Amino acid sequence: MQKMLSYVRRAVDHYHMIEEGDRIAVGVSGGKDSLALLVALAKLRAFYPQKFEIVAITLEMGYAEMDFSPVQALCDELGVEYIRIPTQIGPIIFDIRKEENPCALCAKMRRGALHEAAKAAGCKKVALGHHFDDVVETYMLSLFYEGRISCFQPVTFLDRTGITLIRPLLYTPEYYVRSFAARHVLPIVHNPCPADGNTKRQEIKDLLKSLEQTMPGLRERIFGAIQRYPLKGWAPDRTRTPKRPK
Ligand SMILES: Nc1ncnc2c1ncn2[C@@H]1O[C@H](COP(=O)(O)OP(=O)(O)OP(=O)(O)O)[C@@H](O)[C@H]1O
Repeated sequence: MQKMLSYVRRAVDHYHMIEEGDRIAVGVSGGKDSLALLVALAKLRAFYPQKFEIVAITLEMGYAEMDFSPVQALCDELGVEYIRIPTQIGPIIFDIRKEENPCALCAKMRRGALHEAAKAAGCKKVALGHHFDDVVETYMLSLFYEGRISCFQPVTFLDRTGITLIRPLLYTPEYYVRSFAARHVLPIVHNPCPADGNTKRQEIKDLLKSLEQTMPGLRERIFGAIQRYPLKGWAPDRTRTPKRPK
């Protein structure tokens, strides 16, 4: 737990993600990343110098087989309010609209519904489970497929809704999230979505993995380049940093 908290604390401090009195909605899909994020923020609440509250929000996608009651039990154990919003996003995309590009529309619909639910719960911030590998892969995807140097930002203020998105796992590598989820037996909810993930992202993931074999530390250097350049919003404020975990 200490190591996870140290990754999260560093990100939160470097990018001023949390301010005194914040009420933060944690987007919980039921996947390993957002469950790990939920646990880490719930624990951080106890000792972070700025006092903040969290609320967990799940948008149910309209698949009857997804059972979120174990997530409810986790929230009860952590002392976190849990809000489940029933939606029909899955069936709308696959059965009614038969979308050719389902992932893009699904992400857009989820974003809109999550931000609305957060506002309704009195939250001006939404925490998302993007981790270190998501950052590097998103940057490479954008470079290779769009010819652009860009990546989502650690903190994004959305002026249309007044919501600020934060990404406290951005220093936490995926392998670590996976082992944390296994060690803490997080209640991962199987997602029956028929779209088989984002294949371009998987290609980039595989490419980075194979390049790492001859160039160890490559992902760290790519991430470092994003901060050193820096891309917009990525310059870290290291003045209040706890040490980096080994
Ligand atoms: N149905 C949902 N309800 C609430 N929040 C969601 C939902 N889907 C996604 N999110 C939030 O958006 C983030 C990014 O979504 P994405 O689909 O890329 O997740 P992911 O990389 O598969 O992560 P996870 O392991 O948490 O599912 C998630 O980590 C989570 O915080």
